Amino acid sequence: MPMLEDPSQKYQQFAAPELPDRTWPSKKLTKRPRWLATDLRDGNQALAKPLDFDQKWTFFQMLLRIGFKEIEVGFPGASDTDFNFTKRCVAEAPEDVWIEVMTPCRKDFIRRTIDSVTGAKKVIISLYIATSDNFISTVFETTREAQFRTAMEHVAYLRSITKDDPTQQATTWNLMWSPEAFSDTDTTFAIEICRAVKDIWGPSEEVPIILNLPATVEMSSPNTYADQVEMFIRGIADPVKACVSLHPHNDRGCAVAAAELGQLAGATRVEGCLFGNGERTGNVDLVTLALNLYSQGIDPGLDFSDLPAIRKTAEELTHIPVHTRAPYAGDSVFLAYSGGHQDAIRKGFKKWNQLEGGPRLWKIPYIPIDPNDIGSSYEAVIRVNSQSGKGGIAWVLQHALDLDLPKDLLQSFSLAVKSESEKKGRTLESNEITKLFLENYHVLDKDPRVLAYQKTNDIAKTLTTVRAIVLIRNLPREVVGHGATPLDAVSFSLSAFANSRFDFESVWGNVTLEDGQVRKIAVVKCTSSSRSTWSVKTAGTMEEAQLLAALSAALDWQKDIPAQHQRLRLLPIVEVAAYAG
Ligand SMILES: CC(=O)SCCNC(=O)CCNC(=O)[C@H](O)C(C)(C)COP(=O)(O)OP(=O)(O)OC[C@H]1O[C@@H](n2cnc3c(N)ncnc32)[C@H](O)[C@@H]1OP(=O)(O)O
Ligand SMILES: CC(C)C(=O)C(=O)O
Repeated sequence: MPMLEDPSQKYQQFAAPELPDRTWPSKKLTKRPRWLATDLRDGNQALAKPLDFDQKWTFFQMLLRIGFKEIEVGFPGASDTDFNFTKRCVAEAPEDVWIEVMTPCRKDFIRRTIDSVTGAKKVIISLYIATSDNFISTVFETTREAQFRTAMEHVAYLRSITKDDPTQQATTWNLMWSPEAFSDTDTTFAIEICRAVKDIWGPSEEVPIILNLPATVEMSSPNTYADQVEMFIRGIADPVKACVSLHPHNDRGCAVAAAELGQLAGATRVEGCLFGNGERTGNVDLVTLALNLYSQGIDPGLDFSDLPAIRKTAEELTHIPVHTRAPYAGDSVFLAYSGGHQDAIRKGFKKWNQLEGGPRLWKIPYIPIDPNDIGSSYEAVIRVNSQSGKGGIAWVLQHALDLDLPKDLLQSFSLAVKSESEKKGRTLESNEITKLFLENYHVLDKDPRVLAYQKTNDIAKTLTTVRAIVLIRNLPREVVGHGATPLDAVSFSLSAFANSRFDFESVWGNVTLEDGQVRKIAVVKCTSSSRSTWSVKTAGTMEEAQLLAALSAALDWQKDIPAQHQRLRLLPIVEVAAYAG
């Protein structure tokens, strides 16, 4: 069937409640919410192959390490695995961690659920019933009134076998009550049923009841969900004994926004899963929510310092790969391929690395948080392909060779990189770019025109003398010069090539050769009479590498002006041999 020409024949616009005096749009997120991880319940019930006992335990321990203090461990009525697993969590969870377990409004299920958590220090019983008119009529085939009565009856039963039971006093009990499909529920009915539940449960200031507002199915844009939440909180009007919690699903792809706007609207607790696992399009992604806060300077209270390891474990257990563009965790999220992005990132890092003292505020263009903070590396930030420019290449060579290449050399080298990437039809790895650079500029080749060279210093080491025999038009000629540095000396010696002086500019770094040897690498630009040439050479010392590169660059410079080399002394063969020997 094709898509409908008039979709309104099948789909209706969501009937949003009216809240013209809403206050949430002018609020800001300034603190973290209470987090609940429901990976082992809502996440688990959405897996083709639910986690077994050991897998749940591995996941549970990871959630503890991340820092969750409220963890929904399962649906003990659903299976023996969940029942037994809950018992283990009860026995071994740290004292400051609340174990949450879910049960529908069915007495046999509530009883078995309580049996699974008997002896626990702190437990949240998550009890729910659908309150949306659609669910009430379609799923339960009943009325709001009947659903209301069922809710009250089961909350009263739960209370009688938990906090009112003299044998259960070793446990701190809390109730989380969810009007299921709150997102699709008449908000006034949600308020009515939640107020009544709260009255029956009788929360205290120390342990406020959790009123959880599930967007069981995300029905509207996040601003509407925020209106519903703000309206609900006004209706409950008890911030002391009621904690309003959010449980957004992601059907419209807006769960993160819904959770953030819902907090602006006054909710102080959020339920979700790592990497947004969960029914259909998933629960809200807690990694994204937490790191969004972090990137605004707010401590989320969850530790994602080693996000790649957390991701690996979650992927292995759930068999659900994290999308390459998933915020913060995806493989591509700190990667730039395009020239403009790479250039900005490189400049950003350069500036940031130069900042000293005081807080170093993160302002790297295109990179919202420091990849290092969550276990990613800077090296992975830039990848080079045919969309890349010199900025990206500069980044790669800077990291591979410790070499801050000048702009004009980069410009010309970037053409070679582009064409190589196009030829291969893919991204070039850092080692391929480095190799291409070394080959393109014959960096590792000895210049056959430089037959011999010597560098000597006077006793005071203030004057360097360079003597070299170079082949010009197949004839050996001598260049001799003095200067404060080897480059000055070469410049002086070669002034015979041109009517004006030779100027050398140089940068240097380190190169690790295939055999593991580390050598200095020098890039020298030779300029005279407004014309420039480049050479790149390696040697054991920086000065020697500079000297070799300067000689090669100068020889390249002069090759188009034959007359001038004749000013250099021509050496007889014997002298060449003695010199070189
Ligand atoms: C939005 C959520 O995520 S809610 C949590 C959902 N999670 C799960 O369902 C995972 C675990 N579930 C299970 O193992 C099973 O569904 C069980 C054991 C709970 C129940 O199994 P069954 O008795 O076979 O029922 P079934 O799976 O068909 O569930 C539907 C029944 O539960 C009823 N039901 C649904 N929600 C609730 C509720 N909150 N309270 C009471 N009954 C409910 C339905 O009306 C339906 O009743 P009916 O059989 O009289 O028509
Ligand atoms: C019942 C609640 C907590 C839920 O999982 C949902 O509605 O999605």
